[in-house]
This record gives sequence, structure tokens and C-alpha cells, in this order.
Amino acid sequence: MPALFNLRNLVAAAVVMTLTVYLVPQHVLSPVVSDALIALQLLAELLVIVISALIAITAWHSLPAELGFARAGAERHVNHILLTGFSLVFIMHAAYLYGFVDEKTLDPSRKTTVFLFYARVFEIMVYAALTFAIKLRAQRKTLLLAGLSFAVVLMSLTQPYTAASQVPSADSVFVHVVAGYMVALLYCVLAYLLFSQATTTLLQHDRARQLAYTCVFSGLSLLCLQSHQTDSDLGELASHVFTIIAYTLLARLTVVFTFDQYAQNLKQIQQQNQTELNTLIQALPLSIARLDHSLRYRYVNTTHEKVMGFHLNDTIGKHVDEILPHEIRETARMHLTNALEGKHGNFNYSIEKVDSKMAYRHVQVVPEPDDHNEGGVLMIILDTSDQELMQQKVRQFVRELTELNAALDAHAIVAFTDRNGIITKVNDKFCEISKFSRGELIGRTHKIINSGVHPTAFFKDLWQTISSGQVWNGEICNRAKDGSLYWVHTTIVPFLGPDNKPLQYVAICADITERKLAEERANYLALHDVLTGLANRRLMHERLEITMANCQRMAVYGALIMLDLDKFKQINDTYGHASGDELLKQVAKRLQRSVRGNDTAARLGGDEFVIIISDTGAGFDEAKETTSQFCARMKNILNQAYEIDEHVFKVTASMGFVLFNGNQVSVDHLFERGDAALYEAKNKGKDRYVFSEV
Ligand SMILES: Nc1nc2c(ncn2[C@@H]2O[C@H](COP(=O)(O)OP(=O)(O)OP(=O)(O)O)[C@@H](O)[C@H]2O)c(=O)[nH]1
Repeated sequence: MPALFNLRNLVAAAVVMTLTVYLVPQHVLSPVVSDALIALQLLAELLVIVISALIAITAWHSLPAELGFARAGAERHVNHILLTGFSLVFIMHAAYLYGFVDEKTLDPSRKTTVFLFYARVFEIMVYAALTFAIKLRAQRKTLLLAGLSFAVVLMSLTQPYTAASQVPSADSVFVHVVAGYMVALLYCVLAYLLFSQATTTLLQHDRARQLAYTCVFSGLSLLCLQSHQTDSDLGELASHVFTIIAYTLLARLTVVFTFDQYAQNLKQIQQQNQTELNTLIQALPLSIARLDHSLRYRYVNTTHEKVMGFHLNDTIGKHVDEILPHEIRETARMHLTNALEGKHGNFNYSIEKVDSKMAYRHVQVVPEPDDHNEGGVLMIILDTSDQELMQQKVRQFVRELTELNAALDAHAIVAFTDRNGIITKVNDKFCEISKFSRGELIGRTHKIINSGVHPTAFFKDLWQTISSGQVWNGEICNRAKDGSLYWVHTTIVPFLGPDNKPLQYVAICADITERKLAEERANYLALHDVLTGLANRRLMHERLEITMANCQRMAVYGALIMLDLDKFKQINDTYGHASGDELLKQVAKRLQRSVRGNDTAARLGGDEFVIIISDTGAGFDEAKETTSQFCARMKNILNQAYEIDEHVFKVTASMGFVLFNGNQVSVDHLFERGDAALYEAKNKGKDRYVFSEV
């Protein structure tokens, strides 16, 4: 049955019908004209209008883009207009034919012919456009040009029908008839081309075949019109029937192929998505495996092969127990069974690899239910070895850092400040040594412990160093809350921000107070007499040189007094060495108390002392007088009784002094002369002072 009603047979029947229309004499057909026939004509016209309108609507919505004969926007609009055009023109044709439009200037039947011509023009152009869209071996441009030229010729043939004043002559009617045959011939050529030359894809071929049939029926429609006598003869009716068939085919071509194209496009998109998804899944650094409801592998990606070490072909169809490491089989099976019941799960495991290194994995188990109650499980395995090793390193680093911090806290005084030097954090040691509480320190600057020992330039230099991003090292004397001084060896490290400027500073200090005191003591001992605390010989020399220089600068006289206790040996011998020591200390105190701040009292050793007076006057005599008075006063002071161990002593002293007012003579020479004067004082009976020229 289907074979009987295929398009080929339909065309054959149509040809026979057309021939019948031609072969039966017109006078036989004309009497058949009746109202019923006119009604049929009307119905046929209406159908043509409806179908052409349907094609136009479909075209506006989807045809051009989907059928592919519109490549650019402008071209698509041309096709829209063409399709809409022949729909509208057909409406006009029908309207004039049946007098729907009351237009008096032209004979309605002539207008009908005009609109029919225009409809054909549009029809040809639509077919040409569609043919153009279908890939033919013939030159596209040639075909289009031929179609357009033909349309122009056809339009020119309508001239006699459009001029109101002009009645179409027998010649023009003849031309019209000839044009009709030519159009029919063109349809045949188009049909031939489409039947025989459609190339490329099956879809293109099918489309060409459909269009070829459309052309055939349009051609037949035209041929039938050539035998047209009146508005209601059979020839015209047959023409309408063929037009209906042609346009139905065209509508089918537009609608069916639109959906075919949709389906094709959807399939293509689906395939493309599938390919993209597959590429993505294969490229993911995750091992992905899909298991069926019996926990057998039905899909694995390439990463799974790498992670699990099983080739794809060795995995598909296998049970998880055959693939997963035996250490985790039980855990995995539990999670997978839960997933089959719709529960999500995850677990971690680690295994030793063949190279003895540890591998760490995180497994995510996702249920994959389906409608047939035979869902599967998606198993995603992430190799977390790198992260795990990194975490181990971080943990180790944090542990080391904590230990380091604890060690630092235990042994060092630590303070953090912001870039402005505001203390933000201190450790216990800092509080302990500074005797300030943490609360008293936070938010303050280091000025709170400033001892005043260092000059302003010291801290200026410090800040210049650290604010330029460099580390500062040095010793700082600080003052604790109770006023006591303490020394710290300090290293200040700036922490730089992204702009290479310090964000904060950390000061790491070591308590060096003990060492500093020891150093001070050593320095003191190096320059002072241990027993009396007076300057020793070395310091006395330095002071003498300084005093000599000062005297020269100030143009004044200084004095060097050599002093020796008289008969000190006897005291030692009588009361003991300790008492002798005590006496020496008391003598030293009296000397120290008798001199001014910039004068010097020193002990050279034994019972021998030296006094340096820095300013005794500008003139020699005045200086000599002043020094003599000083010696006299000193003699009196020393002669006062000493009370030692419940004994009372009386001691005298001999003195020899020299004057100096610059560096004209050497220190040694001054001593020599002073000694000589002292010697003279001793010789003269002791308990006196003697002046010597230098
Ligand atoms: N107690 C004590 N005696 C000392 C010390 N150093 C030296 N001597 C003693 O001081 C004495 C110094 O004696 P001299 O100055 O030579 O004799 P002197 O008895 O003072 O006689 P003159 O100086 O001539 O009056 C010696 O007996 C030393 O042993 C010391 O540090 N302590």
C-alpha cells in the first residue's frame, strides 16, 4: 500500500491528469462549469492561501536558520520577505479573483492575472533560493542569476495587464501563454537539477528530492492554467489542486525539515557535550569509577588506571574486591553497600607503594540511583599524597617553631612592636626583667624602660637601621620599673611587608647585666687602687696629662703634690698590717674629701699618695701660694687623730709639690721633681711641705 501512494506515483497521476485536461476539448469542459465548481475553486484558493501563509509563518520563526539556506542576517531577511511575499500576493490574487476587493480602475480578472504573475515571481525566487541553499554541482551564482533573470522577464510580461487603459491584445495574451510555458519549463529544469545533482549528505539529498517534487507540481499547476478558459473551468481547478500539493510539499519541507534539523542539532549538541564531558572526566586529576548494583566496575577514567594501577580492560566488569587493596576492602564495601541504599560516604586510607613511599587517598562514595531500582555507585578517589606530605611538613614545621618559640621564651627576652614601635607582645622574661606587667607594657613604646644612659643619637641610629629594613645589634641599658638598671644585648629584626617596608619588629634580648657589672668592675680595678678606691698610678697619669693640657688651654697653673705618711712602718709594726690598711683607707677618704670634683687624689702604692690640682691660678706666685695653702690645709686635715680598732693614732705627712702650666715638661720630669721635693721635706724633718721648681 505505501508503495502505491508514494510521491513518484502521485507525480505520475498528476501528469496523467494534466494531459487529460489538455486532451479533453475545452468546449466539453466548459459546460461543466457550475456554482459547485466555483465553490471548489474558492476552496482551493483558500487552501493555497492558508498553506502559503503557514510556510511564511514557519519561515519567519525557524525555517531559514534551521534549513541552512540563510547564512547571513541580510540573506535570511530576503528569504523571509520572499516567502511572505508569495503568501501575500496569493491572497491578493484570490481576493481579486472573487471580487473581495472592490477596485474599479482595473478589471478584477486582469488584476487576478497580475497578482498570479507576481505570486509566480515570488514562487520562482523562493525555489531558486532554496535550490541555492542545497548544494548542487552546478554553479550557484549561475542558478541564482538564471532564476532572477527569469523572474524579471516574467514581470515584464505582466505589463499589458497592469496598464488600466490598455486592453490586452491577442499578441500579449500569446506572450503570456508562452511565458507560462517557459516558467513550467524552468520548473522542469529545477526539478531535474534537484533530482539528479543533489550531492553531499543524505539530508541534502532528501531535501533536494522534496524540492524537486514541489517544482514538478508547481510546473503542472502552470501547465493546467495554459488551458484556462474561464474562472471556473476544470483546467484552473486542476491548477489549484497542483498548487495545493506543491505548497503542501513546501510546507512539509519547511516544517518537517525544521524539526529534523532541530533533532540533528540536538543530537550534535548532545554528542558534543558527551565528548566534552568525557574529555573532562578523563583529564580530571580524580580517579572516577562507576559501579553497578553488584559493585562491579562499569566505567573508569584514565586517572583511575594510574592511581589503582589496573588497566581499563582489566577493570571493567571486575568486582571491587578484585581491584581495591585488601587493607581497605572491608571499609570500602561497607561504604559502597550504604551508597547502594542511597547514603553518601567518604573515607581515607594509606598504602605503601612499591617504591616504599606512602600514598594517601581520600575516597568519596556517591549513590547513583536509577528508575529500575538497579542503581549503582560513583566512587571518586582523590590522591592526597602531596597534600598529606605537605601537611606532615607543616605539622613538623609548626612543632619545630613551637619548640623554638619555647626555647626562645625560656632563654631570651622577646618583644614585638608594630612599625611605630608600639609594643604589641612581650614574653614573660621581658616582664620579669623590666618588672612591668604585660598590661603596662602593651600599647606603650620602649621609652617606658629608657634608662637615660644612652644619648638621643644612639636611638636615632637604631631606628634608622631597623626602619630601613636592616637588623640592628647592640647593647642597651634599660631601667626597670623599680628604677634599677639592667643591660641587654639586643637584636632587632624587622619583618618586612610586601612593599619591602617593615610591618613589625621583633626584639630578642639577652640579659647581660652581670657581664656589664663584671666589665665595669674590671675597668674600675684597672684604674683604681683596690684598698682605698682612689685613682691608681695609671689613672693618675692619664688625669695628669689631661690636667696639663687643660691648664695650657686655660693658661692657668696646675699643681702636682707628692704625699707620703711619716713613719707609717711603725704603725704597721705596732698595730698590725690590718690597722695600717685601715689607716691608709681613712687617709684616702680625707684626701678625697679635700679635693674638688675635677682634681684628683691617687695612691701610688704603700703610704705614698698624689694630689693633682687643676687650677691654682693664672700667675706663678699665685699658684704657688694657693698650692702652699692647700698643702697646709691638707697637713692639718691629715694630722687629725685617727680612730682604728679602739686605738687613736696621730699621723703626719710630708709633701713635695711642683707647678705646671702646660706640656712644657714631661710627666716623668714632673714626678721626678715632685719626688725630689718630697724627699727634701722628709730630710728636713717630715710633717711639712716643700716646693720644687721644675
Ligand atoms: N698596712 C700596709 N702597709 C703597707 C702597704 N704597702 C706598703 N706598706 C708598708 O708601708 C711601709 C712604708 O714604709 P716607708 O714609707 O718606707 O717608711 P716609713 O716608716 O713611712 O718612713 P718614712 O717614710 O721615712 O717616714 C712599709 O713598711 C711597707 O711594708 C699596705 O698596703 N698596707
